[in-house]
Amino acid sequence: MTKPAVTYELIKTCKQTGARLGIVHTPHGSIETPAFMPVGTQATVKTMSPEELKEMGAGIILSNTYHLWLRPGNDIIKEAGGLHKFMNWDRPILTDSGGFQVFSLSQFRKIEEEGVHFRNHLNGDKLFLSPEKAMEIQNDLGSDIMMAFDECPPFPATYEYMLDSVDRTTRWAKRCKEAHARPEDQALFGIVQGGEFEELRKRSAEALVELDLPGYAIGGLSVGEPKDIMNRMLEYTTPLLPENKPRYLMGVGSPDSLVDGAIRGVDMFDCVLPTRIARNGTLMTSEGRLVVKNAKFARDFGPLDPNCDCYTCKNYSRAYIRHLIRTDETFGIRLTTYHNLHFLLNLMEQVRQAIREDRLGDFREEFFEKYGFNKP
Ligand SMILES: CNc1nc2c(CCc3ccc(C(F)(F)F)cc3)c3[nH]c(N)nc(=O)c3cc2[nH]1
Ligand SMILES: [Zn+2]
Repeated sequence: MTKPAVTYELIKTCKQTGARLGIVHTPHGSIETPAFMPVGTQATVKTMSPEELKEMGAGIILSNTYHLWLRPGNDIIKEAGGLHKFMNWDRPILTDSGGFQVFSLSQFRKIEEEGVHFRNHLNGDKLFLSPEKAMEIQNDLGSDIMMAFDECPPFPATYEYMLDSVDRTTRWAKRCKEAHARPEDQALFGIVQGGEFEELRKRSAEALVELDLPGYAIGGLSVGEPKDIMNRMLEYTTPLLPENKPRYLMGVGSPDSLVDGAIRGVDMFDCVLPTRIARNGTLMTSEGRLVVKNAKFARDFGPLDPNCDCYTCKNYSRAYIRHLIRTDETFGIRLTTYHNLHFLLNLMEQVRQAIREDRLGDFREEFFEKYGFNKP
C-alpha cells in the first residue's frame, strides 16, 4: 500500500468543546487546522497575488474543475505543468469536482447514472460531466486534494429524492476511486450527502468510509437551510467520520459558522463570502460588518478596523477606501479583499489558539458578543 498523498496529524482536542487542533500534510506543504481556505475559482483569488496570500497566512487555496475545464481548458493547464505552475502557487491546492457548479450554474441539466448532461453557462453548448471526466480534469490540474464527483441536492428535497441521490453519489465516489490515476500524488476526498435526514447522512458516511479515502467533506449544506439544521447535521455527521482524517465542511465561511463548525469538529472551510462581499465594499471587522460606501465614512480617516493590523488597516483610511469603491477603482477592491481574507485567516488563528488553551467555548461567547451575532 503506497503512502497516501495527504495525511492528517491530530495534535489535540479542545477540552471545552469538540474542536480539534491538527495538521494536514500534503505534497505541497502542510496546513494547520482548523483552516479557512480562500477561494480562487479561475486560478486566482481575485485581485490577490500569491505573495500577498502568503503574507496574510493563506496555507491552501481552492480552485474549480468546472470553470478551468471550460476556460482555459485542463489540456492547457496540463501543458503548463499543472495548476501550481500555471498560477505560480507552490502551496497546497484543493479542487472541487464540478458537481456543485453544474447544479448552481446551469439551469438545464439531466442527471443519469453515467453522469450529468447540462449546458455550458457561457455559450449554451451541450456538456457532459462524469466521475471519470471530473477525475481526468483534476488529474491534469494536479491539485493536491481532489473532490469526488457528487450531487449536491437542493434544499429542501424529499427523503425519496435524497435516498436515490445519496446512493448515486456513493456509486460515483467508487468510480472516482477506480479512475484515480495518481493516488501517491493526489488525495481523493469523499463528500457526505444526505440533506437534513440523519439516517441518510449515516448511510452516506458509512458507505464512503468503507472506501477508506484520505479525507472526507460534508456536502449538501450551506444551500439555504436554516442554521440550526446545518448545526444539527454537523453534530450528527462529524462523529461518523474517522478521527484520523481531515473533515472539510463545504461552502461555509461566515465568521459565526466557522467558529460553530470548528466547535463541532470541522477542520477545513471554504467560502466565497470574504472575496465576494469585498467587491461591493462590505467588510468583516472586529465590531461586525461595515459598509464602507456609507456616507458616514466620507470624513472618517481612521482604519477600516481599529483592531486589525493588516496592510489595508495600517496604511489606508475608511474615507480613502470609500472613495475608491465609489469610483469603482480596482485598487479599492484589492484593499477590501486583502482585509476580509486577513480577517478570516486571523480569526482561524485565534480559534486554533483557543483550542490550544482549551477555551474555544469562551472564545465563542466573546467573539459573538463583540461581533454582534445574536445569541443561539
Ligand atoms: C456555498 N455553499 C456551498 N458550496 C458548496 C460546494 C462548493 C464549494 C466550493 C469549492 C470550490 C470553489 C472554487 F471556487 F474554489 F472553485 C467554490 C466553492 C459544494 N461542492 C460539492 N462538490 N459538493 C457539495 O455538496 C457542496 C456544497 C456546497 N455548499
Ligand atoms: Zn484589516
